Amino acid sequence: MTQDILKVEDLKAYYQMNYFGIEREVRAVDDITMTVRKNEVYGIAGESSSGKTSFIKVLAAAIRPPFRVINGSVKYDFNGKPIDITTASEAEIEAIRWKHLSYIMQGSMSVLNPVRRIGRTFEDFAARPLGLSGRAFRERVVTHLAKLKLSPNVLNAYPHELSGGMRQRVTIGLATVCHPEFIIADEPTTALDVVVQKEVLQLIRDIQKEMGAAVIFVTHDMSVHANVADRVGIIYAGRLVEEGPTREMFFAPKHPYTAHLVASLPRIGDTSQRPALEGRPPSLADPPQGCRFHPRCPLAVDKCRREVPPLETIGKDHRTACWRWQDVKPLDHVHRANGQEAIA
Ligand SMILES: Nc1ncnc2c1ncn2[C@@H]1O[C@H](COP(=O)(O)OP(=O)(O)OP(=O)(O)O)[C@@H](O)[C@H]1O
Repeated sequence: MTQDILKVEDLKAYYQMNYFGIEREVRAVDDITMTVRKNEVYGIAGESSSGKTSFIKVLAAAIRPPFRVINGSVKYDFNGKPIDITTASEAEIEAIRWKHLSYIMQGSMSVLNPVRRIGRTFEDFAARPLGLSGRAFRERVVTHLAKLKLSPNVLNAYPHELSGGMRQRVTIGLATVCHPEFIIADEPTTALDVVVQKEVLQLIRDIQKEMGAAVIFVTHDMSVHANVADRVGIIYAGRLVEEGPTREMFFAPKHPYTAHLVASLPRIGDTSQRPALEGRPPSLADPPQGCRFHPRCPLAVDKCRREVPPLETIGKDHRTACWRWQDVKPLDHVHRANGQEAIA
């Protein structure tokens, strides 16, 4: 039986700000319930400002004011040792960081100190969790770097001396050298060219398989999900609106927003007009009543404007939050071609 390594329940996390006495609340994560299984790669998609990074920050225990957890729990099960990171102390979180739970942040330069050689950064991150020093530590790092096709020379380099792809591989190396059970990656391939993107994705996948780790990663790029994820979750305006096995999400989406994301995937050589989605994502300081997608939804009816659709199970491992999921059209030719190309 597959076991859950992460269980998120009723999670709400808001940015609560006070500008000259005026309170402002941005509901970036608004009632998310989901799980990730051992050995699974779970992809999170959604457009800009939908709350993907905010959600990931809670999972990575990287919450800083004005961002706060308002409700719910985020429970990991590391080899039978449970921890709820919404209530854990700093010391408890420090004890799991890198060794059990690691985080590849957006933009590799932000974790690599520009004035420290890569070798030093490895020491800062990994020497203590691994309990190694001197030659033993260096050997462990060099062996790990070889898996990432990086020569030991990178340890003497400063970040600016490496290419973007190498820096990203170094970041993956940092996040995986301690063999964590759970890896969180936020836009791990954005800003890399297409060939390097593929390499980096394959590396994440290989390392995940070799270590038996679970991975949750964020990208707005659906074709990346098609290549890497076992399951995909779609976030819209702070909420999980659909979740399912990757193939099903591409070939039989059951939320109009997912259907739109799949239909708008670019395809090589295709110059046809893509169906545009009217409007913009709502402000998370003042989201619309009912279904948050209703102002842009081609299927919206009165009920959608009034009542929040629950995320209901509609098939094996498939959940959707749409009052009209049964009316989400079977794939038209655009979907099918995109799905096939993306999944191929
Ligand atoms: N430090 C902050 N203070 C206040 N609001 C913030 C902060 N960081 C993010 N937000 C707001 O939270 C909401 C969700 O942002 P978030 O970065 O999580 O979205 P995202 O889906 O990851 O977007 P992107 O793909 O652009 O990174 C947005 O409305 C954003 O303006």
